[in-house]
Amino acid sequence: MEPICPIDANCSDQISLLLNPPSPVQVQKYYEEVIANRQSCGLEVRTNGEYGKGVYANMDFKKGDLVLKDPMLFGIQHSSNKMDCLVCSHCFQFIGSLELQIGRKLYFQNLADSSKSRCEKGESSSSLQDCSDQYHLSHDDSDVEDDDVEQRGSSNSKCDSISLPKDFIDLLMNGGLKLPDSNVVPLPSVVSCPGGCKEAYYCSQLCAKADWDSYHSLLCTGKGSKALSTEALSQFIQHANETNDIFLLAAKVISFTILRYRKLKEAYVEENEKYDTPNNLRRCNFSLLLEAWEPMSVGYKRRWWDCISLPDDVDCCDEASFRLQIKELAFTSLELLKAAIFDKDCEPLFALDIYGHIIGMFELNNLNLVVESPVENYFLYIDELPHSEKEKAEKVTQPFLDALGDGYSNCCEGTAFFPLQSCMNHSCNPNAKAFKREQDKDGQAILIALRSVRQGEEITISYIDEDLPFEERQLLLADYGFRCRCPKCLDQELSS
Ligand SMILES: C[S@@+](CC[C@H](N)C(=O)[O-])C[C@H]1O[C@@H](n2cnc3c(N)ncnc32)[C@H](O)[C@@H]1O
Repeated sequence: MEPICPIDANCSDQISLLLNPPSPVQVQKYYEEVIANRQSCGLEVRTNGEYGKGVYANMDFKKGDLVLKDPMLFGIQHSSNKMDCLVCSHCFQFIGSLELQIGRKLYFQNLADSSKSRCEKGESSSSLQDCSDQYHLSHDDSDVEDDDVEQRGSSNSKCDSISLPKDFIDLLMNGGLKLPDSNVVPLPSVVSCPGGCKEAYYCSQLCAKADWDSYHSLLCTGKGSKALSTEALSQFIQHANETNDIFLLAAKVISFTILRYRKLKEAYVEENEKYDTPNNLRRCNFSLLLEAWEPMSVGYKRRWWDCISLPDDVDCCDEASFRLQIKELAFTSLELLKAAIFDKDCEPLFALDIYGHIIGMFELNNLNLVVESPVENYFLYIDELPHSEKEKAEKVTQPFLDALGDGYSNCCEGTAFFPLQSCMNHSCNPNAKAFKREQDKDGQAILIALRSVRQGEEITISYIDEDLPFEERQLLLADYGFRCRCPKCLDQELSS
């Protein structure tokens, strides 16, 4: 049955205004501000291109030049990746120490292995709660049932790896054991969440504060949380972890907008206290909400359940019921979020239509978030040491490498929405590419020129593997909701 969200009916006019595309002048102004905040950005966003808005070079770039460094607006580390890497919840760089990264991963591997063998023997197992604080486990990790541990840990825990004794792993994590030359990959110390939750950790007080002020104060499950109910919030997080972690990203958008709205309102009230009537204040509430929503209003979006592509294992004749299921899933998630952080002034944000459009915006625009692991660089460094030093170091490091198994260097993986990169149109013969260089240690999007780009030229990227045959490319691009009309496709279409 179609889910019925009363807010969609009660706030229909406000929802239309939130979803109405802003005027080209507003869009232009917004991106001018975004670009002004980036240092030395040789780009501009134009709104009148063949495919709507696009990004253009306003200087020449040579092959290999950095075209854009785009800090994310919203990003998450995938829930399934949290056992592999401990990263800053705001900028996504690896934190702690090399020893903590390795020890933590081995700890989870052992946990998954012992849980698996207990399950095989039909025994029940104990909770992970005791270790949550000490080892920077996330909330979802510390509360999960053994089945979950196995499912999420198993993707990377290697059955061909060799287990190390627990004492060794504890020593690694507690700083009692230093690996040789581990200072070659220095990492920032772990800063805890100011709200006291065990889910978010940071590389600095600066990141902790920025995250708290922008999103996390409403989404924190700790004692200092500003959520209405941390219990409801935990349920929302658990549901997202069990179904689709894109809901966690959508929650960030809603929290970000509410917090921005509250700041705007505070400033407005301070300025207008003397002359404003309650009626005026009510009217202005919605204009402030529209202002707070601006970064989302300019994003290209469609409803999630309308734009999501049909998975291969779903038959075309089941399409309608598949789309309905997706909508129901989103509704369940939204209801949980509403119980956790609802704000009457921002009621339209809790409409299912808005939730669907936020997730649809991610579906059509997001870039994979990938940050390389320092663990790989460390073992490469050891491998390249002169023979005698290498032999000495490997006596200590080899058992850890063996225990880590194939997944020893798993990257931080997630998904993120970037304000400028998301305006870039696709070409099957692109002139730029998202590519992390050795010095790029955090979650920013890095765009590099694939060839010379002249001032005034549009910057294009490929959303897919551009070397695939024409028809395969069109099939993949259909998932993004369009048939490609780039010069390469037009040429190949004519000649076929
Ligand atoms: C990530 S957005 C890019 C920014 C977008 N042009 C805008 O106005 O917001 C992707 C959308 O742009 C359009 N687009 C991008 N590249 C295209 C291409 N090569 N051919 C046709 N449409 C394209 C499609 O509508 C696609 O769904």
